[in-house]
Amino acid sequence: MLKQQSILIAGGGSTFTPGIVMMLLDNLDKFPIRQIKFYDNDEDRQNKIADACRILLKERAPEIAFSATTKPEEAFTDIDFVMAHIRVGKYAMREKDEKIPLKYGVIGQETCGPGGIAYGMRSIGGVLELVDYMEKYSPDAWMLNYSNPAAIVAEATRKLRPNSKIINICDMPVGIEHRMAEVLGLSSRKDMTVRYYGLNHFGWWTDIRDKDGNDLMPKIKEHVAKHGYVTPAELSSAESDIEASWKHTYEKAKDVFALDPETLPNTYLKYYFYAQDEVAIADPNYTRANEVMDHREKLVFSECQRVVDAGTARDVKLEADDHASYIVDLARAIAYNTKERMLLIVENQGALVNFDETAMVEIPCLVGSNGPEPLVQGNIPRFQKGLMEQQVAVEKLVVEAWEKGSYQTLWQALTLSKIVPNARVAKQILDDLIEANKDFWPELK
Ligand SMILES: NC(=O)c1ccc[n+]([C@@H]2O[C@H](COP(=O)([O-])OP(=O)(O)OC[C@H]3O[C@@H](n4cnc5c(N)ncnc54)[C@H](O)[C@@H]3O)[C@@H](O)[C@H]2O)c1
Ligand SMILES: O=P(O)(O)OC[C@H]1O[C@H](O[C@H]2[C@H](O)[C@@H](O)[C@@H](O)O[C@@H]2CO)[C@H](O)[C@@H](O)[C@@H]1O
Ligand SMILES: [Mn+2]
Repeated sequence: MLKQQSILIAGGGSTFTPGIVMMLLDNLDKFPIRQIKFYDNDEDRQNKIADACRILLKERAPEIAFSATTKPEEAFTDIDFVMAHIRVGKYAMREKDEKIPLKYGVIGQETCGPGGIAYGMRSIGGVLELVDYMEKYSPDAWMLNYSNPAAIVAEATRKLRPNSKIINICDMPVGIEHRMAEVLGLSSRKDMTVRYYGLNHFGWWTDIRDKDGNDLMPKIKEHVAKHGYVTPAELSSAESDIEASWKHTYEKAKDVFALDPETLPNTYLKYYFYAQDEVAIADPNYTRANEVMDHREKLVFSECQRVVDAGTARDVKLEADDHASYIVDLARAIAYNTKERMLLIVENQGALVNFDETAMVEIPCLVGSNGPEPLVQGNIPRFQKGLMEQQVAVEKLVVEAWEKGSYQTLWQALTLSKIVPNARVAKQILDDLIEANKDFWPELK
C-alpha cells in the first residue's frame, strides 16, 4: 500500500493553486493524500482560493484534512512535500518589472532581462524563507519549487542553501512538448523521450524519439520551420483558446528555430535573439501583467467566488493542466521511487561536459526517492555555449548582488544581460528599479 502524503501549497493564493488541487484529486489512486494545507502571507487572497477548494475537497475527497493558514509553524509542520509558487510583490510589482525597462526601450518581461533580475532580487529572500521554515518544521520534506524567476532562485538555493531538499522546476518545456505531441498526432507528450539542455527559459531539444527509438525531430522541425509551435488545431481554427500574446510567442519560435536548425528551441529565446522586434510590438502602458490581471486572475478568482456562492464545486470550471501534472509527477517520483525521466533545473556537475560545473542547468534527470539523477548531455556547441555563459554569469551576479547588497554587482549583471544595450541604460533602469523595489530588495551600497 502506498504511503499517504501530506502536502503544503506555499503561495496558496496563487492562480495556479486550484489547478494543482484538481490534479492531486485526479491522481489519488497513484498519489494518495491524507492532508492538504495552504500557506500564504496574504490571508485575504489565500482565503478566496481556499474557501472554494475546501468545498471542492469536501465533495470529492472528504477523507483529506484541509486547512489554510498564514502561520509558518502551523503550515510547515507534518509535511512531506511543499509545492511552492509564490510571487513576491504580486502582480503590482510584475507590472513595474515590465514597464520600467520599456520606458528605456528595453524588453520588460517576467523572467528575462531587467524584469527577471528585479523579480529575482525579490524572490530570493521569499524562497529562502520557505526553505528555512521547511527545514525547521519538517526536515525530511522536499520542496518542489515553481516560484520564478526559476533560474535565479535555483542559483540562490544552490549557493545559499546547498544542502536543502529543494528542486526548482519549470512548466515551459512540458508545455512545448505537449504542442510537439499534437503536431505528431501522439496522444501524450509522455510518448516522447527527449534530450535537452540549457538554462531555465533558455534551452534546446537535441533529440526526440518515440518509445521504439524512432527519430521524431524531422517531422517537428518541418512544422516549426513553417508555423513555430502553433498547433495544427490552432492553425485550422479561426478561434483559439490561447491568448494573442502566447500565440505570438509560439509563432515567433519559427524565427528562433532559424538560428540553429539542428535543434528545437525554447520559446523565450525570442527575447534574446529578437529583443528590438519584441519591444516594437510591446505596449508600454499595457503589458503581460495587465493581461494576466484582466484574464487569468479574474477568471480564477471569479470562478472560486462562484463556487463559494453556490456552495458546491460540482460544475467547477477550473482545470488541471501540464503545469499541475508535472509537479504531481515529480512528487510521485520522489515518494514512490518511480525513476521518471523529467527535465529539472540542477547543478551541472559535468552533465554538460564543457560547461561551468556550478551552473544551474535544465536537463533530463531520472527522479527517485533520493531526488534527481542528472543524465549526461555531453558537449554543447559554441553558439549555445557562448549564449549560456553570458546568461549564467548574469544569474550568478544577481545572487552575488543580493548576498552582498552590492549596487556595483547588480549594475554589472544588468549590463551583461544580452537584452540591455549598454551600461548607461542599465544604470538608468537599475536606479528606477531600486526606487520601485525599496520594500523588497536588500539595501544596495
Ligand atoms: N516555473 C514555472 O515554469 C512557472 C510557471 C507558472 C507560474 N510560475 C510562478 O508561480 C508563481 C505564482 O504565479 P501566479 O501568477 O499564480 O501568482 P499569484 O500572484 O497569483 O500568486 C502568488 C501568491 O504568492 C503569495 N506570496 C507572495 N510572497 C509570499 C511569501 N513571501 N510567502 C508566502 N506567500 C507569498 C501571494 O500573496 C500570492 O497569493 C510565480 O512565481 C510565477 O512566476 C512558474
Ligand atoms: O505570462 P504568464 O503569467 O501567463 O506566464 C508566464 C509563465 O509562462 C510559462 O508557463 C506557461 C507555459 O509555458 C505554457 O505552455 C502554458 O502552460 O502556460 C504557462 C503559463 O500560463 C513559464 O514556464 C513560466 O515560468 C512563466 O511564469
Ligand atoms: Mn518557467
